[in-house]
Amino acid sequence: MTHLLDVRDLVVDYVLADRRVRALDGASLTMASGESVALVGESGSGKSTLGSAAGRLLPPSADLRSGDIAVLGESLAGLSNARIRQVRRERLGFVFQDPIGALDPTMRIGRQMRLAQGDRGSIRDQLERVRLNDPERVMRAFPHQLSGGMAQRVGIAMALSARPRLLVADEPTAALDSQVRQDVLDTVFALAAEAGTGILLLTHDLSAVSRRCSRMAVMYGGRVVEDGPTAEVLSSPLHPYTAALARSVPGNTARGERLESIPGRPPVLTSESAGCAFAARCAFAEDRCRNERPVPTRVDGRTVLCHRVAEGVS
Ligand SMILES: Nc1ncnc2c1ncn2[C@@H]1O[C@H](COP(=O)(O)OP(=O)(O)OP(=O)(O)O)[C@@H](O)[C@H]1O
Repeated sequence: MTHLLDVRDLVVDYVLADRRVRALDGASLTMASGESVALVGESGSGKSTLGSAAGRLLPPSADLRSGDIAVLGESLAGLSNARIRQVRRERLGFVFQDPIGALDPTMRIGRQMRLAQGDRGSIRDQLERVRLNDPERVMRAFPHQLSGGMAQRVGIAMALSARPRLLVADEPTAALDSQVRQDVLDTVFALAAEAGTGILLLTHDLSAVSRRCSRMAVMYGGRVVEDGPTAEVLSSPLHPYTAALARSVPGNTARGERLESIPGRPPVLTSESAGCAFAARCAFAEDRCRNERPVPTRVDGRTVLCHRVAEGVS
C-alpha cells in the first residue's frame, strides 16, 4: 500500500553557531490517505520539525542527516526545486500557528489569494466555505484588519484551495481564544473530510485530539514513542510517557508549558540519544533503558518504543 506520508528514521539537527541541537532522532510515522493523525508531545519534542520536513520546508539551519520522507510514494529527498514546489502545490497544504504572520502584511487578502490561486468568484466561494460571512469585505482587507480567527480561516481557505491530499496543521488554533478555537477546528476537519484530505494535526490540546483524530502519535526527544488509535492510546497508554501525558488535564497543557505530572525536563539532545530519551524521567527505567535505544515494538495494533512494554509497566 502506498502511504500518504511515510517518514522513516528521520534524523534532523539544527546547526547553531556554537552547537548542534538534535530535533529529530530517528522519527518514524506513516499515514494512510484521508486519515487524521494527531502528533502530540511537549514543547521541543520535534513536532514542528517533522511537520515542516513533510513539505521539505525546514529552515536553512536544519541539517537532514539521515532517513527519508515520502509523500504518496515519492521520496522528497532527491526532488528538484521545481518538482518539490509542484508537490507542495498539488498535494500538500500547511496551516501555521500565527495566522496573521503567515499572510503578506502589505497585500489585500483578495490579491494574495488570487496570486496563489484562481479567479475572484472561486475565491469568494472558498471564503464562504470557511464560514467567513462577508467575503467581499475580507477580500478588501489587509491582514492586520482581520481578527486572529478570521485570518486563520483565510489561511485554511488558502491551504485547502487546491484540495491537497495532506494538510499539515501546526498548532493552528494556539493563538485563538477557546470558542473560536473549536469553530476553526470544526471547519478544518469538515472541509478536509469533504475533500478526502488527510490531516496531520500538531498540537498540545489532547481534548481536540480525542474528539477529532482517529490516530495519535506521541513524540518525545525527537522520536515517536507511541502510535495507535487515539481512544486506546489515551485510555490504556503503553509508554510511560504517554501515561503521564494522558494523566495531564486535557486541554490544559498550553504551548510551552511542561507536564506537571512528571518531574524533570524534556531533553535537549545534541547527538543521538544513547538509550531511551525518557529514561531520566521514567519511574520504570533500568540500565538498558539508559544504554540501549529501544526499537519499535508492535503491541495490540500500536507501535511503542519502550524496553519494558512487554512487562506492561506503564
Ligand atoms: N530554527 C531552529 N533553530 C534551532 N533550534 C531549533 C529550531 N527549531 C527548533 N529547534 C529546536 O529543535 C528541537 C525541536 O523543536 P520543534 O519546534 O520541532 O519541537 P515542537 O515539539 O514542535 O515544539 P513546540 O511545541 O514548542 O513547537 C527543540 O530543541 C528546539 O529548540
